[in-house]
Amino acid sequence: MKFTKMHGCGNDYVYVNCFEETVKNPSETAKQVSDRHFGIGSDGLILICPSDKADFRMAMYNMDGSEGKMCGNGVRCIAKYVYDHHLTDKTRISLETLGGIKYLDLNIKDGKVDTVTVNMGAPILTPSKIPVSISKDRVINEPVEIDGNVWHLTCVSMGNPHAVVFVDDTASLKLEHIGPLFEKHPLFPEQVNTEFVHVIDRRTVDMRVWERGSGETLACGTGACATVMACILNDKTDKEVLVHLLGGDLLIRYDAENNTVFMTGPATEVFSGEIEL
Ligand SMILES: N[C@H](CCC[C@H](N)C(=O)O)C(=O)O
Repeated sequence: MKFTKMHGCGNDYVYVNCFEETVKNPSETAKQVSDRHFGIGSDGLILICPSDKADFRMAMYNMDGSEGKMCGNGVRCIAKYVYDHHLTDKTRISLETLGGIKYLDLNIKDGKVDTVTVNMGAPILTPSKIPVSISKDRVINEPVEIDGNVWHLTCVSMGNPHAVVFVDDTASLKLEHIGPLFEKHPLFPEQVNTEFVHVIDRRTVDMRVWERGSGETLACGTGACATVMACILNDKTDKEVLVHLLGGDLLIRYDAENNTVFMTGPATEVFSGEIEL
């Protein structure tokens, strides 16, 4: 199977061009290729597929083989792949995902995609649609006891489920301990991606993330969007925020008039190869 290794702010996936390749069992393949010792090493597997609803279609699988619905860093890398590898010459493309059709503006530098601005659509705040099992209109700053401490959760879906909590310092968090306790908490019937956020000022935050199905990643695009929505809902920031992640920075802007979140960030191709599965 031919593949291309790419990352968005260090959130790295194995990408397969399914216009040319066929992946029979993507869930098993995701587990195999993601292994950082016995495989290629990645946070998961992303398939670039034909679509009858958009220019392209994304199928995304976490490291554990579970299928994710949306991947912000992933859609930026797909945009880079399809332009740089001449599957399109358009600088605005549409991408079908399980989280809806996304529209991407490609920023070109020296003939290749440098950064991408993604219309991530509307944030979803209705608990039953996130889903989170709390019977309120919205889950904002909701106290929940986890691991003997009370955490204040703000829950947002960007096509995939997120729980955002605010902390004074992200560096000292023992994510490998607390992350899975959020991920698999019974409040989240489909598990959850959890963002731990330190607000620096009204335009800047830093964030670490424990992802459903992949553990701690160096960045999470949908998570950065959920984070900024949580900041706005808790009146901690303005509507345009620079999110510092372990692997890089993402610029998130919430257009309140149209209830739409925009994400701008880089996409990087590392290498291509072939693997016998
Ligand atoms: N890293 C991705 C999110 C993956 C979400 C996945 N872990 C799930 O929802 O199952 C991003 O950049 O948005």
